[in-house]
Amino acid sequence: MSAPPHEAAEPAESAVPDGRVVLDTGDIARALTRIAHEILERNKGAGDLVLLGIPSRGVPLARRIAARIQDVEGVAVPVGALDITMYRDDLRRHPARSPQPTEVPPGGVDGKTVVLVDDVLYSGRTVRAALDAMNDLGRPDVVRLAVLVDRGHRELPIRADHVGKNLPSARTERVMVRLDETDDAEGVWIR
Ligand SMILES: O=P(O)(O)OC[C@H]1O[C@H](OP(=O)(O)OP(=O)(O)O)[C@H](O)[C@@H]1O
Ligand SMILES: O=c1cc[nH]c(=O)[nH]1
Repeated sequence: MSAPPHEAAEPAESAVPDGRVVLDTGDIARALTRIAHEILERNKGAGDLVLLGIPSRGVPLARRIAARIQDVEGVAVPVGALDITMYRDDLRRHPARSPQPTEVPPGGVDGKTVVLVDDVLYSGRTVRAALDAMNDLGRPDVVRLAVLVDRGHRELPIRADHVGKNLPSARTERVMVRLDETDDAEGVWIR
């Protein structure tokens, strides 16, 4: 089956990007460990906690954070995935490309503390879409946001509760995250 035109035009995403390295493998590991501890501290433990990853790379990041929480607390925190594609307000600029389907975390989200997890926070439009998408799953008591990189330039009143790295950037720059689970490389680059 041939790829839709927008996919054919995109460069391969899995290769090591050109640009300046801002986080290497060790930096990512340490940032995720810190975020896991912050989440536990803020939630006073792992009770009623749910992690919801935003595809594509938010999902493996959510799984890595859950693994760290399990190491610290001995509790398996439910992890799910939230397909936000059809909730975007800029769908034309972000054409739907093989979205990962929503995976409802075991036990659902009703009455839970949900931590949304994504790799990059930029305009905030992805997170806004995620909040809409989550309405279809249920009504959490609390929703928080964890991101590996906050590069600024918000277009909506959205902020992250847990940030791996605040990365000042120009709008003209691009931040590229690569993870072993989804790519042939691991790190964060800016160009
Ligand atoms: O705050 P925003 O302006 O919405 O930008 C952040 C989003 O952009 C990237 O996703 P992208 O749409 O490139 O898809 P990907 O996760 O599959 O790379 C990134 O993974 C975030 O989800
Ligand atoms: O630079 C950017 C902007 C949005 N999303 C990314 O992954 N990188």
